[in-house]
Amino acid sequence: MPLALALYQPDIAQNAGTLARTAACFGLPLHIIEPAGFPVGDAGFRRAGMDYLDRVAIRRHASFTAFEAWRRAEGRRMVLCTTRGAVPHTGFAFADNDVLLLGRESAGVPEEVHALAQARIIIPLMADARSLNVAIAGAIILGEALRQTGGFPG
Ligand SMILES: C[S@@+](CC[C@H](N)C(=O)[O-])C[C@H]1O[C@@H](n2cnc3c(N)ncnc32)[C@H](O)[C@@H]1O
Repeated sequence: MPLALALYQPDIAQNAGTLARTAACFGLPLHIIEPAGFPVGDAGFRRAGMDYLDRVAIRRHASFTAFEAWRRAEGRRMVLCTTRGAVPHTGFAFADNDVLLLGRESAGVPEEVHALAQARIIIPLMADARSLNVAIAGAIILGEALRQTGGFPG
């Protein structure tokens, strides 16, 4: 089972489209936890995702509860990528069936999601830097996870 990417109530269609393209390039599924801040078929989402959207398995979950039901049924760990993470991403041992959960641009994830995650990882930044763009954070963490699990194509 390959790694999976998940977006918690994404606000910005272009970021979600960029991550959908990234998932397509590595043959990974993308999960979107609703409500998103943009409609299905948003022009910005399609522009950023381009024709890669035809090649990625995108699953929309109506709520976090529905996402959790899917995740538990698949037996995947929820690895939360968060600016409040305790473990640096390079010091975490990824498994090839982890789902990497990214928070929403405006507010990350709520406390209960934080508490349910099996791991909370952070990309260490300069002390005065608040956070990375969500698509950049996703790419950095996905790169490390793919490297560790031998998941890069070919
Ligand atoms: C713009 S940030 C959210 C900022 C929000 N105010 C917060 O502190 O959670 C959007 C998402 O990108 C990811 N992210 C950004 N910077 C990160 C970092 N340094 N380490 C891990 N994840 C990061 C997280 O998933 C975060 O929820």
